[in-house]
Amino acid sequence: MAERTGPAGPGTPAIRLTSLRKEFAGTPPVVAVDDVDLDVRAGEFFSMLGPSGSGKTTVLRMIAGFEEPTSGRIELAGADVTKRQPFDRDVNTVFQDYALFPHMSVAENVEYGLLVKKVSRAERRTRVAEALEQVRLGDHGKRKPSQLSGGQRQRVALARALVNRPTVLLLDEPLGALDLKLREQMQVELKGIQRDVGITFLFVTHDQEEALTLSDRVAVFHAGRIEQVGTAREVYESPASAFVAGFVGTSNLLAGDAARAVIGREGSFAIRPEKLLIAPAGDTQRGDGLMGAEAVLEEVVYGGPITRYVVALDAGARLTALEQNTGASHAAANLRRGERVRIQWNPEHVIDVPESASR
Ligand SMILES: Nc1ncnc2c1ncn2[C@@H]1O[C@H](COP(=O)(O)OP(=O)(O)OP(=O)(O)O)[C@@H](O)[C@H]1O
Repeated sequence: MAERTGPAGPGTPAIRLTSLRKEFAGTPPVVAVDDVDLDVRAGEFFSMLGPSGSGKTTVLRMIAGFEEPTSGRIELAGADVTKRQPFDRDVNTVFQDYALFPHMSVAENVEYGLLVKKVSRAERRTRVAEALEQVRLGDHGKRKPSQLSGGQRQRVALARALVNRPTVLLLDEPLGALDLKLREQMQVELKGIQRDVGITFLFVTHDQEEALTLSDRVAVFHAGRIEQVGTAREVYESPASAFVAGFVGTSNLLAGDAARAVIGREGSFAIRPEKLLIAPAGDTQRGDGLMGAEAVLEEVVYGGPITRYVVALDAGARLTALEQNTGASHAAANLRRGERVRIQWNPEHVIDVPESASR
C-alpha cells in the first residue's frame, strides 16, 4: 500500500485540486468540471454549493477515486493521489442513500469495513465503540437499523466512515433524504461531530442555507466552474458575481436603466432583502442618510417572524424586502397590496456585482 500521508506539514491543505477537469464523452461532450483549482484546509468544514448539474458531485467522485479526471491533479495532505485506486486514498464517502445492512446490528454495520480489512478483534471493538460514541449512538450498538429513526440511521452511516479514521470525509448530500425538521436537527449534530473529531469534511449540497449554516468556507459552483470561495458571510455579503448573488439568497438585482435611475451609476447591483426598509409613500421618518425609491406594493406575504414585501419600482425593477415582525408599531405594518410605498436603504448595503466572476 502506498504511504497514507504525504509530505504534510503545518499549512499543507487537506485537499488540493489543480486544473481539475472532467469531460464525459458524447456529442457534444459534456464538460462537467472545467479547470477547477481549490485548496481545502485541514480540519475545515468545507461545502461545495451549486445548482443541479454544476459539477459538485463529479469533483467529489474524482477526489474519492470513483471517477478518473480528464486532466489535472488531486493531492490529499500533500500526496498526489490522482492515479491511486479509491481504497488507496485516505478518504471515506457518506452518501445520501446510506444502505445499511438490515440483518446486522448497528455495531456490526460499523465494524464491517474493519473486518474486511482484517483489523484485529480487539482493535475493532475499540474503534467501533469510539465511532459510535462520536456520533452519539454509544447506547445503540445492539439495535437493528429498523429500530432507529432516519437521523440515527444517517449517524450510523457516518460512524461507518469515521471508524476508518480518514483524513478527509466526503459527504454527498447526506441529509437530502431527511424531512426538513430532522434535516435541521442533523445539521446541528453534524457540525458538532465535525468539531469534535477534527476531520476535514467536504460536503456537497444544493441547499444554500445548509451550506451557509454548516461551513467554515463555501465554494459556489456554476457550470463546472467555481465562481467564488469564501466564508458564509463573504459569499452572502460580497458576492463575486450576479450568479452568486442570485444563488446564495434572494439577490434583488438592479441593472441597466433601473440601476442608473435608482443607484445613479452604470453597473449591476444587489441589495439584500433584509437591508431594505419599506414605508408608505412620502414617509421620510427613517430617512437619515438613506437612499430611496418610489414603488408600488405588489405582494405582502406574512411569514410568522417576518413579512415579505414584493415591490415594483417606478424605475422598472422588482425588489423583495423582508421586515421582522417585532411587534413594535412601525410604518410597514398596515401596508396593503396596490399601495404606493417608499423603499429605502443605506448606501453601504449596495453590492457591486460583476456579471461573471473574473477567473
Ligand atoms: N457519467 C456521466 N456521463 C455523462 N455525463 C455526466 C455523467 N455524470 C455527470 N454528468 C454530467 O456532468 C454534469 C455535472 O454533473 P454533477 O453530477 O457533477 O453535478 P452536480 O452539481 O453534482 O448536480 P446534482 O446536485 O444534481 O448532483 C451534468 O451536466 C451531468 O449531466
